[in-house]
Amino acid sequence: MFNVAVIGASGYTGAQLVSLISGHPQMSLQHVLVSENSQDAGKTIAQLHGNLAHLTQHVLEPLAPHRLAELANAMDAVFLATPHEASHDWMAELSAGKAKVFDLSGAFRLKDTEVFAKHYGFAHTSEACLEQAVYGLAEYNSEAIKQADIVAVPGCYPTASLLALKPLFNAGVLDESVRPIVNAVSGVSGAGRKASLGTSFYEVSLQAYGVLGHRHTPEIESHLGTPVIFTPHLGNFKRGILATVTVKLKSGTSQTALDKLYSDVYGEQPVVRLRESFPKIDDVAHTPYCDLHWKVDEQSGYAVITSAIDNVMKGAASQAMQCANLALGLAATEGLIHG
Ligand SMILES: NC(=O)C1=CN([C@@H]2O[C@H](COP(=O)(O)OP(=O)(O)OC[C@H]3O[C@@H](n4cnc5c(N)ncnc54)[C@H](OP(=O)(O)O)[C@@H]3O)[C@@H](O)[C@H]2O)C=CC1
Ligand SMILES: CC(=O)N[C@@H](CCC(=O)OP(=O)(O)O)C(=O)O
Repeated sequence: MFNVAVIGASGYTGAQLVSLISGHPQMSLQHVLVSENSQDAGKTIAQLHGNLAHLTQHVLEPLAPHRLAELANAMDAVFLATPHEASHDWMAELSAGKAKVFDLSGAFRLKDTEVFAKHYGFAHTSEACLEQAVYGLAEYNSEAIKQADIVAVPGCYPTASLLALKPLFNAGVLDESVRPIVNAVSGVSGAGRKASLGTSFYEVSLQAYGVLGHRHTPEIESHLGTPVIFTPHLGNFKRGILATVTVKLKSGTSQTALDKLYSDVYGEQPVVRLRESFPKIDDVAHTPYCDLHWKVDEQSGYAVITSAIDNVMKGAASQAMQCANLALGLAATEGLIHG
């Protein structure tokens, strides 16, 4: 059994990880932690999350900085489901021992520190860890993830967007004079568990935000290889992301060509489902899947692809688990797909 800890275990993605680890045949959950002065320290996961009411044995521990080295040396894997700043500050110490570290925050996804500072609002000073970090898009980087000590688990919108766009970019079928356009709608769990006016029940409707400036734009662009126009929207539902991606294809690219391309790239990938119609968010909510469907207008040369994921699962916790499985020498979907 692999010994595992989750830091930030009381939050949405942390609690999802606790649930996944509890059902994992080869992982043993040793510690669930929150910040040093958290009001939830001493409570059980069961007290905080009704859907985990059966997990009464996991008591949230406050994470004092002196415990980082102990975790680094005693654990096989540590998941950081924490704010970007905490992940940034703790990575060097946490990754200095035997534990492999899987960071769900955005702290180690952008290699360019100037772009990072502009979008995250603080300077990146953990250069060695940043250099070491492997981007955990499991369907593309599996060989590097297997060898990695630090994995930067992709953001939710970039996961949905990149899984739709990378087959097209990599095959060279995009018309480079027209930027891909990604319009994506997320449920409110994407904003985390802390109460805020913007995510309160009465306030949330359907609205674009972060227009032409969201931090996931450089993440998508740097891991795709070309600029995009990305517009996120907040929707009045709990979980899931639906990304609608519009692209201009190189002249003569047919529907049949895209059908073959997606099937060649993802036919053997257990977590990506190529659908025969446009997916709904409910098809993927609470699952580790990314569902894709596409249609080409051969006259105009435009194509529309939709990509649906659960932001808390494939957009965070289950993708982190895919990465941990790979890094620990297990099958990528261990503990994720049953039957
Ligand atoms: N929600 C989503 O869909 C996605 C989230 N992410 C990223 O994953 C990370 C976690 O997100 P999410 O679960 O939504 O966030 P939440 O706000 O729901 O949870 C954050 C967790 O971190 C804990 N925490 C906060 N500060 C510290 C600290 N200094 N030390 C230790 N623990 C701390 C919180 O508990 P307490 O404050 O009580 O200590 C809580 O357990 C974030 O970086 C987020 O950007 C990535 C992809 C998708
Ligand atoms: C609905 C909502 O607010 N979503 C979050 C993205 C969640 C995510 O993927 O987070 P990180 O990249 O920060 O890890 C946002 O737009 O900030």
